[in-house]
Amino acid sequence: MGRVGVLLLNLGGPDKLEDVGPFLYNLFSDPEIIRLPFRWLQKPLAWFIASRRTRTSQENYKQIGGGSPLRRITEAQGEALKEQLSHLGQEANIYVGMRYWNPYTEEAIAQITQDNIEHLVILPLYPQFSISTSGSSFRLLEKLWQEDPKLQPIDYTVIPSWYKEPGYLQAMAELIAQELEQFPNPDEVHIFFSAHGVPKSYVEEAGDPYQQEIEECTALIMQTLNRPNVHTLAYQSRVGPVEWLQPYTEDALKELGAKGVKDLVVVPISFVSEHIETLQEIDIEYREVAEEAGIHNFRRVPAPNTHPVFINALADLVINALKNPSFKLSQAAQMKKRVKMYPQERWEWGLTTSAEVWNGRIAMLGFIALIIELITGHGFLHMIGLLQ
Ligand SMILES: C=CC1=C(C)c2cc3[nH]c(cc4nc(cc5[nH]c(cc1n2)c(C)c5CCC(=O)O)C(CCC(=O)O)=C4C)c(C)c3C=C
Ligand SMILES: [Fe+2]
Ligand SMILES: [Fe+2]
Repeated sequence: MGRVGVLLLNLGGPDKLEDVGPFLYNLFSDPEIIRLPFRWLQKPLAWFIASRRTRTSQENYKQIGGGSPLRRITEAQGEALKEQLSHLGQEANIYVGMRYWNPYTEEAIAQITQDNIEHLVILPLYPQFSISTSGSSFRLLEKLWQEDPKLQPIDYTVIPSWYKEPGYLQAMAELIAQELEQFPNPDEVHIFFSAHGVPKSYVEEAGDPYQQEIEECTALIMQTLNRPNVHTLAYQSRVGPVEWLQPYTEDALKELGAKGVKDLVVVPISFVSEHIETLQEIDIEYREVAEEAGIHNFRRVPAPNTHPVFINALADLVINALKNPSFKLSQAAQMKKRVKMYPQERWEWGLTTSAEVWNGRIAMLGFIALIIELITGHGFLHMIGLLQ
């Protein structure tokens, strides 16, 4: 086999406080993150939302040392993976491609062509697929592949999601068991799975398999753990005015507190590194909510990071993918037709004269009204000089 490369995909996070604004702008410029009926609205709205959110977001990053640890942890995972692959007799170069910050996916791809990689495994560091995460990265790669003839000869394979991988489930079960042992009565502890949320319309309209994969993953981890504990699944980190997957973490914690739960351990499951939503949102914000609700013993399970059992699982995934290449980018971006269509494509339906035309128009009017309210309510038109 010729030169082998592994491309690890991740979201990226601001390294320092000055990066927060431009990072948020990149994130909200992604049509996979904010769905708009008109393309031309994307950049102005991204700028608007990013500038409104920067201050709050900076305050949160300040509480975790002034930046995201994501780059450092992802690079450490890459080094550990390289070493484990080498142990298994597979030499490989590892590349990190972030979606919204350094090192960008485009840079990783440039390096991959420079290194003359012949076989490439594309491995997102999200166990479950979502249009907003892995899907967005696959879309970007698909575009790079279409544009760059130098990428054509690379024999690549994509791993769309891998939440069933036994080594990953084992690592999660070990991390949970370790945390349970810190309580006086480990069997009495409530296990609280907190997944990153997505807008409900992603699942119900665009066919995002994310919720189903999260639910299945939770059940598989509980099975692997094989303990009598009661568990709950809820969704965190909602942003913006639309409805997201429910129950929301905050509400679920309050409800459990009211029911008299005193001992609770939170398990973050949509991400495999520590980041702002574990270190700040769970450890600081949700801890406060829980304590106020009477949950006195509140602990959190660490993210897998470079846990050896987890790294072995990643190595197994890579080796299997090299043996049985399965997915191409176009398939992975659509998740083999399980994702029926992308949200923007849904919006385009509203512009045709199909049977859904009125639904589409009414939805669009509502959306435009919302945008106008947002904009005028906060002086956007003043800012761009259209109004005095
Ligand atoms: C599987 C994980 C994630 C999903 C699904 C996801 C969807 C999603 N996120 C936003 C908006 C924001 N996300 C932000 C940060 C962020 N998101 C994830 C993971 C998922 N997002 C991670 C790991 C991070 C943090 C990176 C880090 O710096 O450590 C942010 C910025 C932070 C903030 O201001 O709160 C925003 C905003 C949407 C809208 C969305 C689904 C549509
Ligand atoms: Fe996010
Ligand atoms: Fe988030």
